[in-house]
Amino acid sequence: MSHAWGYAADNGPDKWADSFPVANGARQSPIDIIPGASSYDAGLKPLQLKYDPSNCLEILNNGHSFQVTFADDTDSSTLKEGPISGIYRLKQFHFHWGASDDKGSEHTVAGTKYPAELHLVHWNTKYPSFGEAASKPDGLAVVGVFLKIGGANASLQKVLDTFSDIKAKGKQTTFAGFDPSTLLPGCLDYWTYDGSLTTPPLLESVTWIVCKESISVSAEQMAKFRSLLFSAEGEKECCMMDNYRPPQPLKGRSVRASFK
Ligand SMILES: NS(=O)(=O)c1cccc(F)c1F
Ligand SMILES: [Zn+2]
Repeated sequence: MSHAWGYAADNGPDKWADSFPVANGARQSPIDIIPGASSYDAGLKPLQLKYDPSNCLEILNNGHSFQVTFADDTDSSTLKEGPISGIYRLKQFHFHWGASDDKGSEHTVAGTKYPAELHLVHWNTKYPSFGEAASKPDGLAVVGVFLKIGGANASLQKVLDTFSDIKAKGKQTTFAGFDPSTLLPGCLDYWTYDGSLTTPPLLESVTWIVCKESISVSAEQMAKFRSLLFSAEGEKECCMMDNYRPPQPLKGRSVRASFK
């Protein structure tokens, strides 16, 4: 790929292997989760998610999605237990979504696509930094939450209200005091499997933790997601949508369930 990766026909998921050959690796993400083929593991612990809103710093349009970034210099916003060992620190959260409400999630459930998917990205503190952790097979843990069309989501609206400040690629603004636990479903039952980043460099360093229960989003809120731009100021405007990678081959991996 002579130019930066993206989601268009000439630089999208089908082209990523040209520059990132791991795209055809043994533990790529996302996957289609087939509940009947997952195995209940009684050894899986409940997720322990503890977030400090004071760690929330800013929101950025990075040209692929928008992300909310957290201070990760202490263990004040962490993921513990679940399928992982040790302490993982929250680094950022972001979303993937579609051009219409019938697609947009990266993981699918028995082929069902959701209109969007939230990713809360954490890194293993046995390593000195996010960057170091991202290159290790147990370096990252991402909690995935599906968004389903229903009532408006008041917590999500706080994020959407910043969009006028970050419409174009490269724009960022202060976003303080947000508690990401308000974006979690009430029930934290999950599926888990070994996978990768779903965007280049597609590093195979992610323990995926995908929640069974979705959170709500209204159709009007989904339209707001699609008002962001892939393009920078001064460039031809290109609306940010369909920024999802489709499911990848399971290649013999098992998917475990924390619930019966
Ligand atoms: N879509 S994703 O959660 O796999 C992801 C994307 C970019 C950087 C990450 F650290 C990451 F985890
Ligand atoms: Zn993601």
